[in-house]
Amino acid sequence: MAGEPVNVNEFEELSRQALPNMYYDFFAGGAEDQYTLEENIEAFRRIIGAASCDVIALIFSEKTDFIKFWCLEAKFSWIQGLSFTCKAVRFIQTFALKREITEHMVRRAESNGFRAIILTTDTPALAMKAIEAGATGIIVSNHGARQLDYTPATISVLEEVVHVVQGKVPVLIEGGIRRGRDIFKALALGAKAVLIGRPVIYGLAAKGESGVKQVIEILKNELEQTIALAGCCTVADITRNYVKTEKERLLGRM
Ligand SMILES: Cc1cc2nc3c(=O)[nH]c(=O)nc-3n(C[C@H](O)[C@H](O)[C@H](O)COP(=O)(O)O)c2cc1C
Repeated sequence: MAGEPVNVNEFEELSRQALPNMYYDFFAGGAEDQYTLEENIEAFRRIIGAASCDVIALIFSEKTDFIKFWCLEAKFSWIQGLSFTCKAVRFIQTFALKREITEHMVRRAESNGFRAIILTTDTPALAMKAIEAGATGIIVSNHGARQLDYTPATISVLEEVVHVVQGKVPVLIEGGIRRGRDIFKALALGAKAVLIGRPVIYGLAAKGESGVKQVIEILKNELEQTIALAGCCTVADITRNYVKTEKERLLGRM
């Protein structure tokens, strides 16, 4: 790559050069054969546009404290090594289905200034149980493909989760988002927002704080470009009609 990195993949390459192998492998790698790790990214590629601003702004907007809780506090504090939210999130993930524990965590989170408890799952059935247990949001996640290999890509199960949740709480997604167009696809399939993990680490490893800012800026610009090329004006214009899933393409051939 000559000059400045212009997309997340180039940031990944820079971070690979910057980090000792063992650190790069830890951050970039996934479980076992890394099937799910690759699938998280590949599954986005198999969703295509059906025809022809600002989710990152949405995530970081002052207006959306609920999402900010996760993005700025849980995710970023995890990167910075602060412990409360990371521990809380792990705890919640383990005990999410016990209502009294979830309620305790909600109170604890609220007393620490957080507004919402969002649980992660990649199965529709668990999403419903999590809501019954007090979750105020769902993140479709397979923990960065670092746990059970050969589980489906998050984007492949997003729509099913959105369907069972029926708008009761917002559904977010993470895993494999590397391009603005991936964000567009996730929003079209019903996500309220997206979260990113490794791209931020790549930015940080390659160029420190400015690298993180650049990665977010790149994704925002790519999303805006996708929105414009798709013929939309804002995020609010993105609908299900704009994408075709692999299943729909296969059915269309029959
Ligand atoms: C180095 C590393 C460690 C992680 N540790 C955890 C963890 O302890 N618990 C968890 O739920 N997710 C963990 N994740 C997953 C992230 O929270 C997030 O779901 C994932 O990175 C999003 O996918 P992406 O990296 O493809 O954007 C980790 C991810 C990375 C890269």
